[in-house]
Formats: sequence, structure tokens, C-alpha cells
Amino acid sequence: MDYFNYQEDGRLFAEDIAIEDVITQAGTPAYIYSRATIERHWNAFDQAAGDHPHMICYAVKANSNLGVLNIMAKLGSGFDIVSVGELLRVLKAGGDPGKVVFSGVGKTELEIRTALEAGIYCFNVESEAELLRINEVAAVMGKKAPISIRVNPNIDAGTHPYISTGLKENKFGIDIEKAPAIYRIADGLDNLEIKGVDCHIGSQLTEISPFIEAIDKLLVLIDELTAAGIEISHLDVGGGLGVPYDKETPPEPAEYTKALKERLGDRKLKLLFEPGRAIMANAGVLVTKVEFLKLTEHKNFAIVDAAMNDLIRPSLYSAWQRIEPINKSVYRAAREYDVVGPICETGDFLGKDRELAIEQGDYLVVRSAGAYGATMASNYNSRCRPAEVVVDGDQAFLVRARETHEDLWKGENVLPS
Ligand SMILES: Cc1ncc(COP(=O)(O)O)c(C=O)c1O
Ligand SMILES: N[C@@H](CCCC[NH3+])C(=O)O
Repeated sequence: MDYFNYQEDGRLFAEDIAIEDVITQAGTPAYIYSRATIERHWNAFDQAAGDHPHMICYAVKANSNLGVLNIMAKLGSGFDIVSVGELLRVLKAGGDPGKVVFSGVGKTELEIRTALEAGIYCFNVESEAELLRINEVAAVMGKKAPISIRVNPNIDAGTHPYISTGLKENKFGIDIEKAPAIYRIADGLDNLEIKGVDCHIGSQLTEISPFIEAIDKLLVLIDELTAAGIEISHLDVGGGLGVPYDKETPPEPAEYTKALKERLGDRKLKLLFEPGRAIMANAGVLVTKVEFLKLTEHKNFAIVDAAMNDLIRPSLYSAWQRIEPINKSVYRAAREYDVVGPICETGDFLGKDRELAIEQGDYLVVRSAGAYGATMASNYNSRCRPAEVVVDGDQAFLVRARETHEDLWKGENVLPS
């Protein structure tokens, strides 16, 4: 559930403010996030875990705006990061480094050192070479690095191939068959401290069964490690819980967590979650203005001021996101449109074949845009990244100003002659 609702007068509100009032200040395109929705989604995980020892490590890649991260920090959230850039953002936003897990297949020495200096909770190690590198960096610093191995359980998550991560052919994690040997190597290295077992099999999962299949495999591994005298104190189940973009019915955090806890039995394992999309997707919308309607014999186009550089999910994954006018009270003729941006690519669309009652100058929202929207935005076609606003009750905060063209060419130079 989210807090973007149409009022009786036909206007769309973000919490207690009309979207049209937010964009009077922020302009378009703009991302608008709802604080109450973010908190509600985060609390759904926290309450589902209940008194079982747990940590919710919000996946920063879903939305790394400092305002958003600060909301998480105030909730007491942990963070799942994949780069030093994300770590610095978490620290800047007031996040606790002691609740940070560091995932990703290509951690550099600098990133490892910075994370050790900050005192993160755990590295999720994705290869043997990385394990050795972390040990070496920790040795130079005279520290013990906390680690867990990201295990690749070879499970089909049943999601888009580009966001499926738990199959043998994916670059992520360490093959589950090889994991015991890698744990033994880790156990023999002086500057590592084994903390847990980790996995993340993919994103936008709409069924519970792949999660359960993965957990069952990991628990077999954990029991084997325990029997071999390698103590595992936490199980990190990754993120991946899907959201309803349209009519999908993914499991709720409560159902998912209940199933997990049942599987754990009496094992004393702290549970770590790394949700990104499930917290942020439906906590945000992208608002855009209809610049022109182009009606042709074959197709109608609504040409809007947002494009694939602002929201790439439809172009990249053929993702479907709901598109609606911000005011449904005014009479307009309904037609079917492709909603397209100004970028010079045929793949630049936000939605195809959408029935919309709109006119030039109207505003639309693309729903479910809070995750993997602004973080995946680019400057293609020399377009400035959009503004971002957090609505909190009847107040709106500009948490990122629209980029200027000067921002865009900062650091570039022309040749002297
Ligand atoms: C290691 C890791 N953890 C967590 C996430 C967050 O995933 P989601 O947004 O699907 O919850 C991802 C992205 O898929 C990831 O790669
Ligand atoms: N960017 C993807 C999700 C990637 C998850 C990252 N591991 C999406 O928008 O669906």
C-alpha cells in the first residue's frame, strides 16, 4: 500500500499534498517520494521479523538519494552497499557503518580499505580472489575483516534474465558446491572473521518458492559448516522481493519472513534482509508534462518531457509501469498512446499502447518509480537529471535540485589549440 491517492475532486495527492502543487515548485520531470510509504514498507519487514534477531539492510542501489537514506537511518536501518560511493552516501546521510553489508563482485583495494576504516558489519564476498584481497588489506591495517560468503545456489528466480543473479551462469557469488572449501580457506586466514552465509538470487521475484529453495540449500551448507567447526552467526537472505507494478501478487514481507523463520527451526541465526525495490518502488512516482500529442494514421504518441535517461526500466527490461494523469476530473478525449520522451532513440518510451484521456500541457505520473528510477538516470542527449522531492504529510522537501547544464559539463575541457 502507498500514500499516492486520488481525491474525490480527481486530483492525485502524495500524502496530504496535491502533485500539481509539488510540481509548481519543483518543475518537471520530477521524482516525488512519500516518506510515510517508505516507513510503512520498512516497518513491514521489521515487524515481520519481530523479536527474531535481525537487521534490515536497505539496498542503497534502489534509491540512494541522501534524503531517502536519511529516512532509513532515522528508522535505524542497516544498508546493503555495492561501492565506496554508496558507503560515503550512507555515512553522509547519518547511517550507522556498523550496520552496513558490502556486496558486489569487483571490490577494489581502496573500497575494502575505506569500508574497514569505517567499521562496516560485514563483507559479502563473491570470489576466492576477493577473499584473499580482503585478508591482505586487513592485514596491512592490522584488522580482522568480518566476512560472509555470497553463495550462488543455482536457482532460477523466475524473473527477467538481466536481474536474475542466482544461476550458475551469472557472475555473482560462489558456486554452492565450492563454498565449503572457500569457508575452510577463510577459516585459515588470520585477518578474516567468518560471520555468515549470504545469497541474493535476483530481483522482482513474485513467487516464494525460489526463495525457499535457496534457503533450504543454504541451511544444508550452514549445518555442514557448523559440523566442521566453522561457526556461522547470521544468514543474509538478500533482497529480491517483488512489488505489484500491475497485477502481480508477490509475497508480503510477513508471509515471506514467516516461511523463513519456520525453515530456520532452532538454529540460532540472526537474519539479514537486503530489500530495495520492496521498500522504494511504490514509494515514488515520476511526474512528467505532455509537451505534444502527435496523432498519426498508425499510432498516437504522447511526447512527454521525461525520457529513458530519467527512467530506463521500460526501455531496458521492457518493464511495465502504470501511467496516469495527475488530474482525472477534466474532460478529455481518450485515445491509445505510446508515451515517449524526446530522446533520439526508438527505444525511448515510458509506456506503450496506453489508454489516456489527455491534452497537450497535462501532467502524467509514472507510478512505482521510487526504485531503480533516479539511481539509473543518465545525462544522455545532454539532459539534466530530474529534481527529487520527498513529501512528508503536508510538507514537501526538495531533496535534489534539478541538475543544471553547468553541472553537466563540470570537469570537461576544450583543447588549448
Ligand atoms: C546483493 C543485492 N542485494 C540486494 C538487492 C536488492 O534487490 P531488490 O531491490 O530486488 O530487493 C540487490 C539487487 O538486486 C542485490 O544485488
Ligand atoms: N535495476 C533493476 C534491478 C536490479 C537489481 C540490482 N541487483 C530494475 O530496475 O528492475
